[in-house]
Amino acid sequence: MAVKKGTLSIDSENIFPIIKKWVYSDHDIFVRELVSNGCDAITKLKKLDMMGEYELPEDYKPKIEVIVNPEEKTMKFIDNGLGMTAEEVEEYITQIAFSGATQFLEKYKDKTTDDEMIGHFGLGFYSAFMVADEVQIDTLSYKEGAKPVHWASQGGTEYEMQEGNKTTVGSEITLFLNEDSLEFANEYRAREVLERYCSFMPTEIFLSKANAEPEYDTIDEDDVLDTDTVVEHITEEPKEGEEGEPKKKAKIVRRPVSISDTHPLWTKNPSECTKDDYIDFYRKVFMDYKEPLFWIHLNMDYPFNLKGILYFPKINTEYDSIEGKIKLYNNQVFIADNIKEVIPEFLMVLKGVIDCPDLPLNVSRSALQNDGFVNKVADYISKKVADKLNGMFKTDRENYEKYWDDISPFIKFGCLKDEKFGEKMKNSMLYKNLDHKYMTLEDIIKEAKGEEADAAKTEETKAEETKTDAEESKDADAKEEEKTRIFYVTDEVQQSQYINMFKAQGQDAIILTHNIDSAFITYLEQKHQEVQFLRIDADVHDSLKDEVAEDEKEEFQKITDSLVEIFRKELGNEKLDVKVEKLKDENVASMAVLSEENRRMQEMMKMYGMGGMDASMFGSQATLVLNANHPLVQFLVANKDSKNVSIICKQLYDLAMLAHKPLSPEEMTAFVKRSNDIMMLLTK
Ligand SMILES: Nc1ncnc2c1ncn2[C@@H]1O[C@H](COP(=O)(O)OP(=O)(O)OP(=O)(O)O)[C@@H](O)[C@H]1O
Repeated sequence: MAVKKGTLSIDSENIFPIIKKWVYSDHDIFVRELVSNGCDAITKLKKLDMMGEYELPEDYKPKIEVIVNPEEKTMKFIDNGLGMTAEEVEEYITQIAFSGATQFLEKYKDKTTDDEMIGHFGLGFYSAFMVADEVQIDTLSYKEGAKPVHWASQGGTEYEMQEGNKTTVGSEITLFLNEDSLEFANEYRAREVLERYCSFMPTEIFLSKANAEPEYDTIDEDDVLDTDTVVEHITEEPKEGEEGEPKKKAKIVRRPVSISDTHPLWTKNPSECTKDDYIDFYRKVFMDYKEPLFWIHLNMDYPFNLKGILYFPKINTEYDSIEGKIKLYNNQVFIADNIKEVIPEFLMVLKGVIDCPDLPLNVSRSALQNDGFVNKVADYISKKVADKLNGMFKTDRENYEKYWDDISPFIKFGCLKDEKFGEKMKNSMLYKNLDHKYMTLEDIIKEAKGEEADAAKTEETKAEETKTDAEESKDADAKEEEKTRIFYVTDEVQQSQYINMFKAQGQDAIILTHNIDSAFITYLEQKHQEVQFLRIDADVHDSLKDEVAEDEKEEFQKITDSLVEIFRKELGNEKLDVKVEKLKDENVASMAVLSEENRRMQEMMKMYGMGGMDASMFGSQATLVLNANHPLVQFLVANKDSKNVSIICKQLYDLAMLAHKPLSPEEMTAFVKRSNDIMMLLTK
C-alpha cells in the first residue's frame, strides 16, 4: 500500500460532547478508554465467531497487554480483538466521533441479543492525545486477506497511514508520552491507574515493563501447567538429618497475573454467592478490614439493566467519618466514585459497586442531573434499599435491632432527603426507650397516650361531676388539639436525674442521641401532627408531681411567692424563673426545666454561630423547679432568716443546673468552694 496522507475530519455534530469530556475528565482516563477499546474489539471478535463469520483459533485466550517503556517514554496497549482494515481505520479513527460500535451494533443488532459494547461515542481513542505527542496504531483485521495497517498522528489534524507489519490479528496502540505525562511510563503508576479503572473489565489485562528482567518462581514439579515456561528442573535432596525422598521442583517464568477480575461478584447470581464471597469482595474493593453489617445484591434486567452490591458498613462512633464510597461501573468499566447524580445522596454513606450499562455516562454531569432515566435509576436503588430494610424489619427483627444504632443515622438522613424513601421506611423506624428496648413510633404513641390518660384520669374523675355542658364541649375541642407528648433523651449521662425520675414513676422516653436527631425530630413532627416531642428536661411531666388540692391552693401560692422572692434575692437575679411543685420523687429538691421551644431556638442560634447573642432575647433561660415536698425547701420557707439560706439557695440552684447542662468554669469553681463550705459546717 502506498503512503497515503490526509486530513482528520471532524463530525461537527459530536464535537460538543468531546469538548465537555476534555474539560470534565481526569487525564488518566485515557487508560480506561484504550483498554476498553481493546475489550470491545475482543467482544466483537468473539461475537463474529459465535455467528460463524470467523473462527477463533483453538487456543485463543482473549487478553490485553499493557507495556510501559520508561526509556523510550512509551506506553503500549495490545489486544487480540478483531483489528481494523485500512478503510476501517480511516472511518472509525480519522473521523472523530464516528463510533464503530454504533455501526457494528446496527449491523448485527438482530443477530446478537445483548449489547455488551463499552464504547458508543467515538471519542475515547482521542483521549490518548491528552498525554501523548504522537500515537501510532498497528493493526491487522480478522478479515480474510486483510493487510496490516500502520497509522500515526501527532495530535494535530494530520495523520499518516501505510501498510504495517503486524502479523497477528488485533491492534497495538503506541503512545509516545509527552513531557508532562511521563509518569505513565512508570510501571507502578500505570498499575495504579489500571487498578483504578480496569479492575473488573471483562478481559484479562496484563501489565509489564519492556525489557524487564524475567522473574522466576520455584514450584513443585507436579504443579507445573502446560502454559508454564520451565527454565530448570531441580531435585532437592532432604536436608541433613531429615528423612524422605528428594523433592522434584521446577523453576518457571513467573506466571503473569491479570489486573482484572473478569467475573466480579456483582455479575453473579445472588444465589451463587456465599457470605464469605461478599465479605472478601468488600475487603478487596474497599480495603476495609471491618466486616460490613449486611448487604444488598442488586440485580435488575428490566426496564433497565443494573447490577451491583451495596454494603452497610459498621460505623463505630459518631465521630467516624460516615462517608462511604459507591463505585459506578459501565459494563465492568470503572466510571467514577460517588456520582451523586445517579446515586441518591443519602446512600453515599454506604459502600458498594453499581454497574449500569444503560447510563449515559459520557455526557457532562450537569446533564445527568436532569436526566429522567438517571432519576429512575436513583429511585430504583433507594427503593431496593428500603425493601431490604423493611424485609429485615419484618423477618429478621433481631438482627435489625442489633444493627439499628449503626444504620439509623443513615436511614434518618435518607428520610430527610428522600420523600419516597421516608414514606417506605416509616413503619420500620425504631426508637430505643429508657430500658434500651426498640419500639416503633406506633408503640410509643400508644404507650405515651396510655400514660397521659392515666395521669389525667384521677383529676378528671374529681372534676367530672361539677361540669356544665358548655365546659364539656370545650374540653372536647381542646382534646382534639391536644398532642401526644413524647419525651426524649439526648444525653443519657447528663440527663440521668430526669431519667431516674421518669423511671421511678414508670414513665418512658426515647433515646435520640445522634446529631441528626434534632432535624429528624422536626421531620417527625411534620409527618405526625398529632405528636409533640419534648426533651426530658423540657417540662415536669404530670405523672411526676402531685396536684395541689383545691383547699391548699391559697397556702401553696403564698409558699411559692415567698420562695420566688428568696431565690431571686439570694441569686441576685430579679428575672429568675422559679416554679414550685409537689414532686413525687422525694430525693429531688430542685431541678431545672427549659421549654422545648426555647431550647430549640437556642440550639439553632448556636448552630448559626449566634452563640454570643443574648439568649433571653429569644426566650427565658431555664426555670428552676423546687420540690415543695422536700425538707430543704420546707426549711427555707420556715426559716427565712437563717444565716444558711443563701448557701442553700445557691447550692440548690447549682445542683439543678448541673443535671441540666454543664456549668461554666466560674460556676463550677464557686460550686466546689461552696460544697466544701457546706462540709465544713458538718465539722462544727
Ligand atoms: N483496539 C481497537 N481495535 C479495533 N477497533 C478499534 C480499536 N480502538 C478503536 N477502534 C475503533 O475505533 C472506533 C472509535 O473508537 P473510540 O475509542 O474513539 O470510540 P468508541 O470506543 O466507539 O466510543 P467511546 O468514546 O465511548 O470510547 C471504535 O468504535 C472502534 O470501531
